[in-house]
Amino acid sequence: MKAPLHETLLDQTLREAVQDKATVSAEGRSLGRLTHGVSVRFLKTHTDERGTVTELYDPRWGFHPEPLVFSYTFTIRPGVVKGWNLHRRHEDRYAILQGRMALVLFDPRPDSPTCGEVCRIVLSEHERCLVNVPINVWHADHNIGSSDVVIVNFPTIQYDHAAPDKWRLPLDTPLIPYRFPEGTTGG
Ligand SMILES: Cc1cn([C@H]2C[C@H](O)[C@@H](COP(=O)(O)OP(=O)(O)O[C@H]3O[C@H](C)C(=O)[C@H](O)[C@H]3O)O2)c(=O)[nH]c1=O
Repeated sequence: MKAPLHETLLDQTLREAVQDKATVSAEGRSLGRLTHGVSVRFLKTHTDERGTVTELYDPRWGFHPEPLVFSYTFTIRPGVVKGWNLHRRHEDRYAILQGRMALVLFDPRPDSPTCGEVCRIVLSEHERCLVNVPINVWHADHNIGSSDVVIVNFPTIQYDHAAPDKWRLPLDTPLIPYRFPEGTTGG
């Protein structure tokens, strides 16, 4: 269709443009819906001329009803995804120490109000946080930064070396409506 003669370049370009939708509130809170049962707690980093201190987990915060029983750390190399994974008997509770990671969640639980939804939460060393992954929720941890991601996990049960509570699907499974960028590696 030919543009009317009186139409300016501004009109022409704006006609093709798409306005941003709101993604955060005026207070900076994400407007995206969290997967049912997921909580995020931002962790305060104290910085001085010597370095930093960040408390990672304190049961007194009331962040999660299950006690602290086990902890380990894992890393993810830049560009790599660990996932898709699901736990049937325990929740993960991640605290990010270093890097930038997209935690992608897919909720397949039939009784959940967010059943069928994908939720993407960005964790970053610049605003450290603690986040839990409920039982029976698929999750993939994507390093979207340029340094290794370092996570400390406080799962709700101890690791069972004989029968790990871990179920896997391939990254490109057609069962989850989320696509990683072409060429993303992991598993
Ligand atoms: C968790 C764990 C693992 N291992 C051994 C078992 C394997 O030989 C090796 C790698 O384990 P896995 O493939 O489970 O690790 P990740 O793929 O890094 O898993 C992590 O990323 C994904 C996205 C998650 O969902 C997990 O909760 C999180 O642990 O470490 C142990 O010996 N002890 C442990 O506590």
